[in-house]
Amino acid sequence: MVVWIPVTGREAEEFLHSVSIRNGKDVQGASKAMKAIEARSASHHDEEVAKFLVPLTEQSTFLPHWEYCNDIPLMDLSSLDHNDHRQDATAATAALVKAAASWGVFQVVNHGLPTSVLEGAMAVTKEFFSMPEEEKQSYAQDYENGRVQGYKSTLDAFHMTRTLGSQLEYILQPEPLSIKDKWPSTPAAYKDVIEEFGKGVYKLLVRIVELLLAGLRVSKTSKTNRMLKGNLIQMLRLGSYEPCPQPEMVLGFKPHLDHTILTAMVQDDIGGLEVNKDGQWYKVAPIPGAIVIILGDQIQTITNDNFKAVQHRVVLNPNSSRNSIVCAITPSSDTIVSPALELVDDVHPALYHPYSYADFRLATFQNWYTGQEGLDKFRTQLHQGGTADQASKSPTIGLDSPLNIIAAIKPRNQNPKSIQPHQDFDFQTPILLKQGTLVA
Ligand SMILES: O=C(O)CCC(=O)C(=O)O
Ligand SMILES: [Fe+2]
Repeated sequence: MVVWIPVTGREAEEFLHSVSIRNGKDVQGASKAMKAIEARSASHHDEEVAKFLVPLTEQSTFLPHWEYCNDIPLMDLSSLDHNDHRQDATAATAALVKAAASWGVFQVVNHGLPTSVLEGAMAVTKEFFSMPEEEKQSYAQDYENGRVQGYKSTLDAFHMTRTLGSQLEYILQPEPLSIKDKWPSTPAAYKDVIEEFGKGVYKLLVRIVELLLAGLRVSKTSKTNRMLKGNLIQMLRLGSYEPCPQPEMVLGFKPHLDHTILTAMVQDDIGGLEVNKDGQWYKVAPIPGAIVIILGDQIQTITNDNFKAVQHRVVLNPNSSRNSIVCAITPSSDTIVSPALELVDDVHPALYHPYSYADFRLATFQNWYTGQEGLDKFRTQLHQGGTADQASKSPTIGLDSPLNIIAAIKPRNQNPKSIQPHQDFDFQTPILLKQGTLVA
């Protein structure tokens, strides 16, 4: 049985404060707060419990920080002509398919983005997060009104998702969906650098999707490729994670599956990303110049489970802060996602009903909190038996019901309006729960 460590909202606030989200690096204070929380948890009967720390049973899954996994595939894409999509790329395709099918995650080098572009993007990310909190707050998300583009402090992220990382997130493309006033104007180089980075990553992700589909013999002119073409949304999420003296007790990003087609991630040299394979967590090594590619839910549907989305999480470092840049492609809201026809026949029936991406997001927001596979809701009848079993085995993250979260979140607005899914809705952000209202 999973044992949760109960902590009241006030203790959580103190803990956060002591981890110095706002003012420096009070590591000793954080240790003290953790001790207070542990002592309190011994009694286990606080009615206003906010269940958010890593369950005791899962704390043993934390590996020492230096044990990176050498088996996660590292792909050299230098054989690809990054400007010519007509090029036959048989060898690269076969290797990518193998990596995608076996791990659901891989790293790529010689991917067409110059190292200077990756370094430049990381430099402006670090600069942005090192600005005073008030300045970052000028780009804050207006999540009271359901808008989830912009800056989210660690405190806000903690209220929403019980994890410890601040973020700046927004839609990069298509332009009309991007809320441009949430793009920082400092550092001065930010916009140009991120724009170049975003364009390069977009090209790379589209190319990898094409190759992965080609590897499964889905032709370039197939309905699936046509469906994807011109219907993609590109999202950006810059992340900043403070050091945590007891990283086994709280996560930087809880275990989850990305709702995306593919996600690209660049991390600094601190590391912290872990992926789950067959129930075991593995650390993804930071490799200078490499881009981590993570398979999301949508590629799982499109490929009819030939590829699976990979569960991942971010573990905090006891001594160092960490930055990451996450950039992903999803279908647009009205895109109908379904298994590619080429991958369905009598022996391999469609495992998913066609759904619009908007419906997927609406139907799966709760899964973000339970850690269960969101796609289960769209499985065809035929395959639901096996799925229920699978779902019960999925690791959970310590939030057994969204209602608990609602109870735990301090209301920020006493008179909330009824909130409708907004145009930012496509953004793959944890759904905010507020007084019973669910917001994308
Ligand atoms: O910061 C990271 O390394 C990963 C964050 C992540 O998984 C996400 O943004 O979906
Ligand atoms: Fe993710």
